[in-house]
Amino acid sequence: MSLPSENKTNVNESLPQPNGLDAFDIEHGISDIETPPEVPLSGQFKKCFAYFTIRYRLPNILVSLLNSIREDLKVNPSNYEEADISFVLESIEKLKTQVENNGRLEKIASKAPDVDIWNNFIANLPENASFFNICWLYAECYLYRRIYSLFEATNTMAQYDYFGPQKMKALQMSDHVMEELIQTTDNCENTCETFCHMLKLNLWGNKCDLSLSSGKDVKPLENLSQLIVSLNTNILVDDSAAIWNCLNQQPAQQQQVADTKYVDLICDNAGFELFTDLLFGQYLLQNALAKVVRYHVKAMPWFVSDTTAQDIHKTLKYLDGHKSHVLRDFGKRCSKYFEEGAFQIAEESYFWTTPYEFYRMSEINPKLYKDLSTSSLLVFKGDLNYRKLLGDFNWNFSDDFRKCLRGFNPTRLCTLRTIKGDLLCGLKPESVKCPDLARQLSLGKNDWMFTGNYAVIQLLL
Ligand SMILES: O=P(O)(O)OC[C@@]1(O)O[C@H](CO)[C@@H](O)[C@@H]1O
Repeated sequence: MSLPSENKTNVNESLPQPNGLDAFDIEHGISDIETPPEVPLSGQFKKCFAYFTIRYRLPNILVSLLNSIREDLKVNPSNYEEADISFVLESIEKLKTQVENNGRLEKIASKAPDVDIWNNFIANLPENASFFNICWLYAECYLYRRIYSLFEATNTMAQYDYFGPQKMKALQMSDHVMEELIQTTDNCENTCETFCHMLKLNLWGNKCDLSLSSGKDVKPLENLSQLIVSLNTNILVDDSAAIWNCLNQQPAQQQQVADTKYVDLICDNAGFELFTDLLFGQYLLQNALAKVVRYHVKAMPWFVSDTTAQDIHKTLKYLDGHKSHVLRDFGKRCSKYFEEGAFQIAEESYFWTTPYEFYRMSEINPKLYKDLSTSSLLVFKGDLNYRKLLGDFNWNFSDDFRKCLRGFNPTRLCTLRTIKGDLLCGLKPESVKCPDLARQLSLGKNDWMFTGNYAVIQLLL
């Protein structure tokens, strides 16, 4: 492992990890086993990261949220009604208790356009559906949708970006590394080597994730540009050269209509990762690998640090007004790309914040599927998008990426994911170059999957 130790995400050290079953587990029918092969990941299996997440991480995320809201409202006095503030704080406490007691999933109360999709989804789950007994993906998405519904129910706080302060802090902590990357990647040419370098900077940007750290501050890797080569052994599947080849050729079905060459980034985290998305977008434009880069963002605050449209605006404003001329110039350039339409925020879609796996997209949101099919390449960023591509299912590690996508293939697509959950496919054990990991794999251990220290870059043509 070549990651500097101060940058490792010590998720497992900060929280208790009891062995064997405790009273809670027995009451809720939890088994003290790994997820069996070819079943959905869920909190039913104590050795699945889902259990650890629901039992410890989600309550901690809610505590961090309560602290962050209290702090923010103290520092930035607002016009929010006192009654609304009390309501959201109390409701988040109640939600925490509900998670901690493995509560049943209630219907979502909301006026937003996704409410029927959500409530139909919930209605189709087994009657006793609760946080620990349903698929991890569903339980976790449900929690974030419930949080949003609490704010929606108020008179004055519906627009409040309750994860905003945590995201802004993460961006501010990245100044130094952002400057370094802008300077070291200035005017990179269109060669396979530089493309792979840019792609990998973008990949490792995904290590910075406030959901994995339970809302605690995360700093990007220092000297990332220099680390990229040594980090190659941590990339377990690396299709980056094939991605470069594919971007240098237009897909057959688009050759007649292809005045505009779109590359679509299905974004993940705001803060440092979003910065790397912009940097990668600039590289694509400067080298004519895309005419337009479309950024797909979440329609509501999501998984703590996920990017919303507001985050893009705030990031541009932050960079644009920065005292460092390097960051300021970059911010101005990106703002101009947006003004000219070379960068675009894709049309808002609530699909990204449904619990649906992507193979269901063509049925649930055919318009989005069709829009995505106009792209030269879809880049799915991060762990949650990977979970939705594979459907939070315990595939065999060696299963083919195409098989695991279950027919989802609107156009060519790739995934840039640092591994933060116990699911994976497309792995050839002989291509694992890292001795420590090879040993863990041979012992059937999966702790390495929760750290973000390993990654995959996978392509589907
Ligand atoms: O999508 P991201 O930001 O890369 O990761 C999201 C994430 O932190 O949330 C999930 C658990 O809460 C994990 O699977 C994953 O690590």
